[in-house]
Amino acid sequence: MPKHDNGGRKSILINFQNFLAFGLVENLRVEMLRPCPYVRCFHRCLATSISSSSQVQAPLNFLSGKRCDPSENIGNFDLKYPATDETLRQVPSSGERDVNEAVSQAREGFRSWSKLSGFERGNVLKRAANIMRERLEELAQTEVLDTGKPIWEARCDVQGCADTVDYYGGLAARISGEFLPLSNGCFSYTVREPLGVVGGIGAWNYPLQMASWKSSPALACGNTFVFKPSPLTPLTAVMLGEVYKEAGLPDGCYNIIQGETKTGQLLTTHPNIAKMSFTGSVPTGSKIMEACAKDIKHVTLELGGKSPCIIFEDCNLENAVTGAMLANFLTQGQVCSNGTRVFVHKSIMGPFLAQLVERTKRMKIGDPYLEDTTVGATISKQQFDIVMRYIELAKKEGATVVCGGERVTVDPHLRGYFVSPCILVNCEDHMTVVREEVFGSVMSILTFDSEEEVIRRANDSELGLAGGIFTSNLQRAYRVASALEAGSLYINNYNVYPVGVPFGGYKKSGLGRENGPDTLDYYTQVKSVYVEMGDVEAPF
Ligand SMILES: NC(=O)C1=CN([C@@H]2O[C@H](COP(=O)(O)OP(=O)(O)OC[C@H]3O[C@@H](n4cnc5c(N)ncnc54)[C@H](O)[C@@H]3O)[C@@H](O)[C@H]2O)C=CC1
Ligand SMILES: C[N+](C)(C)CCCC(=O)O
Repeated sequence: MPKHDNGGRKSILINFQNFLAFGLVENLRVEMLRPCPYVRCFHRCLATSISSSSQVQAPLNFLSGKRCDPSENIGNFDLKYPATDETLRQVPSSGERDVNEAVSQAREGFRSWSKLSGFERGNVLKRAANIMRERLEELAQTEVLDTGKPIWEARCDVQGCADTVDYYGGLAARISGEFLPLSNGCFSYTVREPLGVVGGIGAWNYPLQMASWKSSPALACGNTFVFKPSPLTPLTAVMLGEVYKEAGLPDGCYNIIQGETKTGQLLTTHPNIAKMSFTGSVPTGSKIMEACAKDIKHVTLELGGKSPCIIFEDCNLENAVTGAMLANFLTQGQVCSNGTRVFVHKSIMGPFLAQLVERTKRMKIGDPYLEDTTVGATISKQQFDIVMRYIELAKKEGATVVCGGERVTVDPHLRGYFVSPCILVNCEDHMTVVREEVFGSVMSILTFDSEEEVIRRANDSELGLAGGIFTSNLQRAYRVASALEAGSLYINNYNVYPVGVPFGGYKKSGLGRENGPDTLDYYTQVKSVYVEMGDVEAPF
């Protein structure tokens, strides 16, 4: 196994640049690690050793600061390594008794955790962030086993998660209220109080990110947390529980229950859950919001997207091509914010497409544990079938595949579902592939003539998660950014998530924001206290 110099950052950046240039950037380390049979064998051994490791075989619920199995098993689901499609183990689903127990532990934890000062809570989170950095490699390797994404991407994810936990650790001490002077010496003050027990439900594309983006602001604000990971990716959220425990988080403040839809429903409808924070598909988000409406629970929803990435004729072409690739091909295209509708100005379509296709074909599809792999495995056969159906439908509706869109066998031992990144041209706004979220590496290229036209077409969607604008004209960039109906926009880049920048959607893409300071508002409630300093006056 090539050693990742665990200071992390530099190595991650090198890998990130490597991804950006898809092989163009000279990367000595990667050169040295060109796949050879020995390295392949080594990486298979690595996957095998992780799969037999305690991370995989140990109990995957987390209650009272410890791993445990559910006390009653309402069914099992398979945990598979996406790259081999091999079943690593069966995981028992939690039912009512265990969901009740998790919520009750969290209620118990809330009594003391919510009474600590923000500074004290923040210290625990900051310690947790440091432990995450120390365990970056182990967390990243386990994330690969769960998701099938390339190892360098998993490292970037873990680094980002540690930053988020650190960031909310820092903000915790700043959670405060306001003082409002009123007439005759009276005054009012406000306090931001925690909500209580927060429930989280995650999807499978960024498992550790979802656990940490939801738990760290919740905990910073004094809430306690019960999380249900996606059944496809149960591993790293539990490791986060162990990190929190080691950092000094009291038992019961962070809990994990594993399961599928039924477990998610039990959590969502539990009467002692004050808020649900969900990441996943729009239909499921809508069901969760509906269930929460019954008890007037708070919700944060991070849902799907069908975002535009607009390439104007005055852009830096190379950056725009890189941006379009970043907007479509990270994590096998399974990213909610992806800019899958790539609008290219007619006048530069030729050179843009030539460069894009040439660089896309050079992407390295392969063993996720190899350092130079840029395309890993699709999460599941089910998701692979969905992606292939969209490509077939696109062809039937008149689009043309210029590259990719096929299942690739990278190694006879890797029997998972690897798909070559797909670029579609001759696309039109009405086509299914242009209207619906595919959640796979399928980029639809559309052309446009004018700024006004592209804004109208970009906004013609029920979704409004993200969007990108590539231009060297600053006024145009700001003008278009202000006209786009989306929550997370990028000018001259795409799919970057620096900690502190709020992330979330407009329209059906969701409610609330994660990763920024505003997130604290979504995990607290405001209490205002009026203080009378004189006599009480009344007409009776
Ligand atoms: N935009 C996004 O962020 C994501 C979109 N998707 C899309 O959704 C499709 C389905 O993938 P899934 O993983 O099944 O996504 P999903 O949105 O149905 O499930 C996400 C999570 O919600 C849980 N869940 C499902 N139904 C629930 C319910 N009624 N109440 C409470 N919890 C519930 C699941 O167990 C999982 O943990 C994918 O093919 C993909 O197109 C999937 C993941 C993320
Ligand atoms: C922040 N981001 C875009 C990397 C992940 C958000 C959740 C998702 O894609 O489902």
